[in-house]
Order: sequence, then C-alpha cells, then structure tokens
Amino acid sequence: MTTSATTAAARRQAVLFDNVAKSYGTVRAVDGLSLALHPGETVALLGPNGAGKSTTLDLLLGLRTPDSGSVEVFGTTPREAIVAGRVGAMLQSGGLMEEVTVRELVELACALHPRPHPVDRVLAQAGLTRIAGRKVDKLSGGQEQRVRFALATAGDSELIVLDEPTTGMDVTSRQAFWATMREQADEGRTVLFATHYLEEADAIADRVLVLHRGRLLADGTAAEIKAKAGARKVSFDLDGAVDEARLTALPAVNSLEISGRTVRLSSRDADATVHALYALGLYPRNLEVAGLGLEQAFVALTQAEEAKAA
Ligand SMILES: Nc1ncnc2c1ncn2[C@@H]1O[C@H](COP(=O)(O)OP(=O)(O)OP(=O)(O)O)[C@@H](O)[C@H]1O
Repeated sequence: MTTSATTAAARRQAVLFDNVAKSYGTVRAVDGLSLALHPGETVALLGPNGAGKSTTLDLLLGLRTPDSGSVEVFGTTPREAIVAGRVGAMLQSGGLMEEVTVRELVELACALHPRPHPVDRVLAQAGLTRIAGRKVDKLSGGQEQRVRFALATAGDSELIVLDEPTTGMDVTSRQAFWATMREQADEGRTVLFATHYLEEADAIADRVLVLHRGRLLADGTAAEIKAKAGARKVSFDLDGAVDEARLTALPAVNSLEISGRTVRLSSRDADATVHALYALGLYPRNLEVAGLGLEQAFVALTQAEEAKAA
C-alpha cells in the first residue's frame, strides 16, 4: 500500500495498532500487537492478570509511547484525537478531584469538552442525579465508578475506552451501566472495554480480543472464541464404583471433576471420550455434551498457551 492509501485506510479505522511493542525494563508488556477497531464496534479486551490490557489502553490514549510500531486513532495520533474530543476514557487508576461535588466535577468535564452534552443529561445517564450535590471524596467505590463513567461520556466522543468499568459496582448498577453503554454503541460510537467479567464480554461485545503476554491470542465473536477453544463439556452419572484413574486416562480429557456418582469433564474430542467410555464397559446415564462458556474457553485457551511456553 502507498503511504497515502495507508493513511486513508487508517482514517476509516477508529483505532489502528501496527506491530506495537512496549516494555517496562525487562518486562515486555505489549509484544508486537497489531489490531484494527472499526467504527461502531463494541469490543471487549480480555486477558489474565499482567497480559498487557492496561498498557494497551494507555498506549491507545497516548499516556504511554510505544517503543516501536505505531498507534493511530481516527487516522491521527492519540493525543490529537483526544484534544479534538473524539475519545472519552474511564480508567482504573487516578484519583478523582477532592473537595468538589459530583455536579461540579461533571460541569468541569463538560466545560473542557469541545462538544459537551448537557450536564443534567450526563448526570442522569450515569445514575448520579440523586447524589449530584455530594462531595466526590465521600462516595462509595461503585459511585466513584459511575462518576468516572460520567467523565468519559461528558461530550460527544466517537470512541469510548473503559478499563474494568464495573469493578466495585453492585448487580443493579452494573446492569444499568451496560444498558447505558448499549445506548452509546447504538448511537454509532466505538466502545472498547477491558474486563475480568467474562459474562459481560459474552453479553455485550460484538467482538472479543484475548491478550496473552502482550500478544493477541484470539480475535473474534464470543461464539468464535468458544469454538477456537475447541473443547466440550461432558457430564454423566455412573452406576457402581467411580474409578477416577480410568476416567482420567480417557482420551482427550483436559480436566475431570467427580461429585458422588456424577462425572463432569472437559474434552478436546467429546466423541472420542464418549466412545472410549463405552469401550471400557461403562454405561453413562444422563449423558450431556455441551459447548464451553466464554469463561471456560478463555481458561482453556490461555492454559494451552501457558503449556506451550513452559
Ligand atoms: N509501570 C510499570 N512498571 C513496570 N512494570 C509494569 C508497569 N506497568 C505494568 N507493568 C508490567 O507489565 C505487564 C503488563 O501489565 P498490564 O497492567 O498492562 O496488564 P493487565 O492485563 O492490565 O493486568 P491486570 O489484569 O492485572 O490489570 C505486567 O507484567 C506488569 O507487571
């Protein structure tokens, strides 16, 4: 591609990482990461602790500079995109300003945004109207998270970046939060969120990115990630004595759990496992074979990668 064609392609992407690397001393936090986020997508960023999620978001927001490779946001540098008000962010770290009320802080965020939303609307959307007069340093952890969300949505930004946004929120706040986020996505915004709650990624995201040791391990819909993990859950009941050693030796078994006469296992090849079960002369009752949930798929994928690295 020519340089002008590359730039034109970058403008059509909300975010473009091209072979980005970032180390802290000897720790390679992001290791040759390339990815493109398209306008209007809701994308979940998953990965075990230390996988490089926060560093990736920091690079995307221009808070850190890559050692090599490039990061573009709407075809410009992250800083230019942020100054233009095209990006709203909700980060884990960083205290909120003290000695001001929730309303005053939201007013300030709106005043600083080139295309602000009305303050009352921002407060209402974040579920803060009732506590708008309260001092920010008197809030609970979940309420603080809602203030951070209000700051991220103070203006008409095209990309919203959220680092573990629902940590500390109760179930009701979490549901309300995601309903609001859905509205933001339905209005055509690109939403990128890092999370450890895999059920949220499964329910909310159009696309799931799995990071592992600073690299992209999987990229697709939640259904595609589950299929990539390739494993199936098999459960059944056995009459008579349950011989754990024989069951563990069945082909393609990743993990096994026995509870009374009920056996639950995860298998890379459910057909082979079940055939071998019959070949042993065992007759499973209540046999069920099901796909993995996103959480189990995530564990299977990251464990397989750890095993390769060992
Ligand atoms: N400022 C820093 N100095 C040194 N090492 C760092 C720094 N920030 C992150 N790291 C290291 O870089 C790696 C990636 O960290 P990062 O915070 O990006 O991961 P993460 O996926 O967000 O983790 P978590 O899920 O635990 O929040 C880790 O090994 C971490 O210890």
